[in-house]
Amino acid sequence: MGREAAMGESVVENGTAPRLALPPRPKTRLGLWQHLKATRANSVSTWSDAAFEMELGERHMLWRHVIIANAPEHVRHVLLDNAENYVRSSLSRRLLEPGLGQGLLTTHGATWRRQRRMMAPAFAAKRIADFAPAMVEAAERLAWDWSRVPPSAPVDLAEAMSGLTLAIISEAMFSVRVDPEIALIGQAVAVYQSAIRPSIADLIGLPDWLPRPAVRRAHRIFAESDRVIQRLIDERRRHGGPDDLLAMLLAAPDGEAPASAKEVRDHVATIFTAGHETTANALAWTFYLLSLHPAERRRLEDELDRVLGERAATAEDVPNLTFTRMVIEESMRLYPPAHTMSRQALGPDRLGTIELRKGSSVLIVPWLLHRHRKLWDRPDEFRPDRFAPAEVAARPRFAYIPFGAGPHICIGASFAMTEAILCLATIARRFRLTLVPGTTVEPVGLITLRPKHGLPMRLERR
Ligand code: HEM
Repeated sequence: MGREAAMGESVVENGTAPRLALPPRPKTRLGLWQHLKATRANSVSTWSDAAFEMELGERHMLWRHVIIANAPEHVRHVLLDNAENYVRSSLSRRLLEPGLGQGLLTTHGATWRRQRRMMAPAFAAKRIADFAPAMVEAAERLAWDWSRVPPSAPVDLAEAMSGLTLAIISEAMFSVRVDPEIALIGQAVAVYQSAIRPSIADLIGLPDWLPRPAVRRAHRIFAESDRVIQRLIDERRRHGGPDDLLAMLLAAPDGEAPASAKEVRDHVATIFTAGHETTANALAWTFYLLSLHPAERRRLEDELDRVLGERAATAEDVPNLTFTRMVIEESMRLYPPAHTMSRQALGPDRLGTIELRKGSSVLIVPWLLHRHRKLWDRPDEFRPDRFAPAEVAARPRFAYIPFGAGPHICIGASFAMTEAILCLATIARRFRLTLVPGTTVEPVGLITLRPKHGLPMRLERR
């Protein structure tokens, strides 16, 4: 089936908006086999032009009934108003459970509610300021390393952002700098994320009792990192320690038994997985967009000069870095790190004209919704001003959902926004980053949306 050439190369054309990197787009509807293959390789490459205008889509994939909810009212219905009728799909459970076990991303019902209650205080907006110094220090350390890179030598920004957010989540979790042992946890999570492509069996929904090589593979990937986590748990139980995320996971909520070592391990793996590559990708895409939009980059630098001057950022600066926040929000509109969410109906329901039955799947795809032709003016252009308060208030709330919505809304949303704002501010205050000319950039949707070939960038000191 014919596919258009990728608009991979980003071109700055004088006077017109630069063309931004897009994945290949099918010109005609893909057959089942082609669709499954394309989903495995890059799930955002399966959507045709028509998908960016539809409100509801429906597919029958052998025995699977799949609905695409692509209008704010349908998204609201599934994620919020009738959320009790939906659980995360068995596909995402099949992908995540072998490595992450029983954590917030894989459980539902009473177990999920208990876990969410236990973790909510640690991620509450008022606690996030406690993590801010570690966020800024990690970004300052990276800037210091970069100050010794010769201007002619490009850095891989995607890799650098991944290292940065790993350092931050490690410090928030264990109150230690990344050492070679802690790095093993990050490596395991990264390897797992690249390794867990859905198999064709996963995509067509074969029964769970069929043998799954993914389970054995996951155990191998996490073997060493699990030993490190176990040692950190044992040490902390014996000697106590600071009030970090690990302390929160080990503390028993009132009247409840403390979590077992296996439960704590699953939560650690879940938080590292959910909270590391997502923010790294948000930052990497943000620098990519700024590199193509010098005027917006100048506005950002002006704000940083005005609010911070020569000093390092702190948590108190975050509310004043309004344009910095708008830049990140617009970047997550165009390149949402969590590009697709899936749900499975527990019982019958109706979306518009479509009847859902027990077991029907619903896809909610920020990649489509955030570029929807009827919701956004010039949807493929980078315009941070869309996130000025008046414009936000004029839009349906469920048109923009980088952190999801409803009961499963990202528990780390405040953490991630604070982290992204402080890291962007710290780096952009010191460096101007430019994409190496001629670079082909292609978004690839696996678990998160990342630049397929990395992002080579040149650094210029400000
Ligand atoms: C820019 C960064 C991030 C983005 C775009 C993002 C996005 C999301 C989205 C869309 C969901 C909802 C998934 C669904 O409904 O199926 C989610 C859930 C979750 N996120 Fe994030 N996330 C980010 C950062 C973080 C961070 C920093 C953490 C932790 C430190 C985190 C932890 C979680 C957890 C544990 C869940 C599951 C919540 C639940 O089901 O109760 N995320 N995230």
